[in-house]
Amino acid sequence: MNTVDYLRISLIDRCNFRCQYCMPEGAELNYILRQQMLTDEELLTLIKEVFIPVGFNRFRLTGGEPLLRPSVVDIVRAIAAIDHTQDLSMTTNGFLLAGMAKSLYDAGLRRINISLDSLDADTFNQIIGNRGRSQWQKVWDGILAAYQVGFDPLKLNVVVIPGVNDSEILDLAALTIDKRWHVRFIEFMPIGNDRLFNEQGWVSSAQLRDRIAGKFGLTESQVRGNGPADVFQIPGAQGTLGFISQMSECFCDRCNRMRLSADGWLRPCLLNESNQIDLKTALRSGVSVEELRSHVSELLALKPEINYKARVSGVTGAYSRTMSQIGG
Ligand SMILES: Nc1nc2c(ncn2[C@@H]2O[C@H](COP(=O)(O)OP(=O)(O)OP(=O)(O)O)[C@@H](O)[C@H]2O)c(=O)[nH]1
Ligand SMILES: C[S@@+](CC[C@H](N)C(=O)[O-])C[C@H]1O[C@@H](n2cnc3c(N)ncnc32)[C@H](O)[C@@H]1O
Ligand code: SF4
Ligand code: SF4
Repeated sequence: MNTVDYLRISLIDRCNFRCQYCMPEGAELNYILRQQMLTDEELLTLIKEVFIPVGFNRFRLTGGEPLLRPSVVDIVRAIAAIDHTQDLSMTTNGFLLAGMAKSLYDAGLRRINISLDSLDADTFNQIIGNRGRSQWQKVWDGILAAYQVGFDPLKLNVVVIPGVNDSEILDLAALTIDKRWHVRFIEFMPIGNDRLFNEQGWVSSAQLRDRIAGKFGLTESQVRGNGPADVFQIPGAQGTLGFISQMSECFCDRCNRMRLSADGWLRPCLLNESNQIDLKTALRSGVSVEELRSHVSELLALKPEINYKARVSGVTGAYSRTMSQIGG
C-alpha cells in the first residue's frame, strides 16, 4: 500500500482570477464565510496535533489563490518551523508573487508551482477571464521574481485546452531549454466547467509528447516530484517537462495524498467525494485531538477503497465542489 503522507491545504476558496476551466465567470459559487474558515491557529493545531502524528510530513498550500490569505507568510513560517515538516510547497497563480516571493522564501518556502497557461497576453486574459485588463505581465514578473529569489524547483503548470492554448505547447516546452524551469502539461478535467469540457475536451499527454519529441526530441528524466507527473526532458535542456495525465492514465495506485479545504473538510480523494470528514466542526465542538487523530487514521486505512476507480466510466464532472474550492 502506498504511504499517504502528503496533505494539500487550501488556504482560501476565493481567487482573483476566473479561469474558464476552474471557476468560469457567471458560475454560481458559494464562498465560504469568514467564520467558517479554519483560523490560522486551528489549521496549525490540526497540522501539529493531528496530521503529523498520523504520518503526514509534506504539505502544499493552495486555494483558490493562496496569496490572497492575508496571513499566508505567517502560515508558511509556522509550518516550515515544525521539525517534522519534510516538504512545504505552494501552488499559486503568481499574480501577487512579485511582491511576495522574497518574504515567502525568507519564511521558509522553497518550492513553488505557478500556473501559466499561455505566453500570449490576449490568450492568457481570455483563459483567466479578466475582461480587458492585462494580467499576464504581472504573472510573468512573479515567475521571474520567484526564480531570482531562488525557488527550486520552480514549476509552471499549464492546463491544455484544445483550440485555446494547445498551439503554444512547443513554445511553452522551449522555456525549459535555457532555464531550470519545470513545465508541466495537465490534462483538463471536467470539474468546474462541463460546457467548456464538452465543447473542447482534452488533449492526451501522449499526443503532446509526440509533438514535442518531433520538434526537440524527448528523453525520460530521472527527476520526480511528489505528485503524479511523468517527467521527461528535451535533450540538453536545463529544466524538465512533466505530464499530468489524469484523463488518459490512472495514477491512483500511487496516490500519496489527501486534501484539507479552507473550511476544514478532509477529503481523501480529489475525484471521489465520499467519506469526507468535517474536522473544523469537530474541533470547535470540543472533540479532542486524540479522537480526531483516530478518525483520520481510520480514513487513511479506508483510503485505498475510496481512491477513484471509475476510470472506465471516465471522470463524471458532477462534483459539488469546484477545483478552486478543493485546491486542485
Ligand atoms: N487526479 C488527480 N490529479 C491531481 C492530483 N494531484 C494533483 N493533480 C493534478 O495536478 C495538478 C497540479 O498539481 P500541483 O498543485 O502543481 O501539485 P503536484 O503536481 O502534486 O506537485 P509536485 O509535488 O510539485 O509534483 C492539479 O491541479 C491537478 O490537476 C491527484 O491527486 N489526483
Ligand atoms: C485550483 S488551482 C489553485 C492554486 C492557484 N490558484 C493556481 O491556479 O495555481 C490548482 C491547480 O489546479 C489546476 N486546475 C484547475 N482546474 C482544473 C481542471 N478543470 N482540470 C485540470 N486542472 C485544473 C490549475 O491549473 C492549477 O494548476
Ligand atoms: S485555477 Fe487557480 S487561478 Fe485559476 S480560477 Fe482556479 S483557483 Fe483561480
Ligand atoms: S483521483 Fe483520487 S486516488 Fe486518484 S490520484 Fe487523485 S486523489 Fe489520488
